[in-house]
Amino acid sequence: MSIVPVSLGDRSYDVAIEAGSLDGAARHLAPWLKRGRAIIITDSNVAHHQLPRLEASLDGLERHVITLPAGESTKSWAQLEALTDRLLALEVERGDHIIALGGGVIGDLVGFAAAILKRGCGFIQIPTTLLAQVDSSVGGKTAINTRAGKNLIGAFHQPSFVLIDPSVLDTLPRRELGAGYAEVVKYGLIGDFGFFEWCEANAARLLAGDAEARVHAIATSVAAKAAIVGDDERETSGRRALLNLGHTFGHALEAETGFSDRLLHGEGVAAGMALAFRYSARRGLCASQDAERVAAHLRAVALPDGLAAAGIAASGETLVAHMLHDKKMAAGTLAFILARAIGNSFVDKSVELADVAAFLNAETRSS
Ligand SMILES: NC(=O)c1ccc[n+]([C@@H]2O[C@H](COP(=O)([O-])OP(=O)(O)OC[C@H]3O[C@@H](n4cnc5c(N)ncnc54)[C@H](O)[C@@H]3O)[C@@H](O)[C@H]2O)c1
Ligand SMILES: O=C(O)C(=O)C[C@@H](O)[C@H](O)[C@H](O)COP(=O)(O)O
Ligand SMILES: [Zn+2]
Repeated sequence: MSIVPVSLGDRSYDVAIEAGSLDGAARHLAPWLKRGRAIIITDSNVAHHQLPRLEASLDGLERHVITLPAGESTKSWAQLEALTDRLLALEVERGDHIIALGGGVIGDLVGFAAAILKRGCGFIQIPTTLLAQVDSSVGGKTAINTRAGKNLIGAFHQPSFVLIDPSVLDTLPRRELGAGYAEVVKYGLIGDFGFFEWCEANAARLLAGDAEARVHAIATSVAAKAAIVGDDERETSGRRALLNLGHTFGHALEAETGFSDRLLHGEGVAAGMALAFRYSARRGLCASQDAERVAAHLRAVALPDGLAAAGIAASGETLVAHMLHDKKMAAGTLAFILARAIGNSFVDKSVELADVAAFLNAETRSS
């Protein structure tokens, strides 16, 4: 089993990674299930494919399973209200730990419910998508979406433990695997050119389910995220904002598609990263060959490399209007994550939104 520590003082925790660990979950979770019961929140797909493994492992404990609808629309006020009502009815106490078994949707919603239930109870992440294993289960960003945009209501609330079993990815649909891969390659693009090269060479193996490639991608991603989060837990120094590469564009595309299955989060991030690199090249910050290399890799793994591939026909002005709700907005200026090269991203606070709109309009015209 490989263990990646997330070092945050009294909020520190471990991320444990091992194929098959879901079947031995009881042993790993025992320190947090002191009252002899497990409250598991999951979604309908995960309940079908992976919940039986967790339940079998917890045989002998009192178990309560709350199954929510699958999909992004579950990150909503309505589902949050229904979930917190159920948790209150189960008399969850502050010292209890509830279990999020699912992808980023379940993890973000359950984490937020845990943050506000009785002003905060504990929670454990058992991520079941590639995206959740490499990104959303680590770092304590929890949230729901609102009509105004993505993740606009939420809290920083760290889990107490993260248990990653790469074998659960065997039942994940290929499209979801690809969406999660976007957040994997993001770590290479942010600050690790060597890992980007590894991605170019091994993406096909990873997406085909190779066990060794999975563990390498997950452990490298989690270690990269843990280092950034340990340094800038609440995105105040600017370092954590790097994890938002592709997200200012991507969240606008997600908003434009109504947070629906038309464009998955990771697909929006992929298109957004290609746009961030091309915009960097347009501004003379990075070589256009780097932007083309990024786009070529995304196309090679069947991820969208821009607006047209993401199915977006909206004007630049419309997309920029979505960006005005971005949480990186400060005193009327929106920080963008741009790149000097592959593996060398940075936060740019000098971007003019009118220029971004013009760039996006040019992108649409040239596609
Ligand atoms: N908190 C963070 O730091 C962070 C980071 C990245 C993304 N996110 C958020 O995560 C969300 C996206 O997460 P996601 O891509 O995991 O989506 P998701 O949770 O909707 O899961 C994707 C789909 O896969 C199904 N599924 C999950 N595990 C499965 C399995 N093992 N086998 C079969 N089906 C399975 C789900 O039911 C769902 O239909 C977005 O809301 C995004 O904003 C948060
Ligand atoms: O952990 C972070 O920090 C990230 O930015 C990771 C992102 O992949 C993730 O999608 C996150 O939820 C986006 O955060 P937001 O602050 O832009 O809503
Ligand atoms: Zn993301």
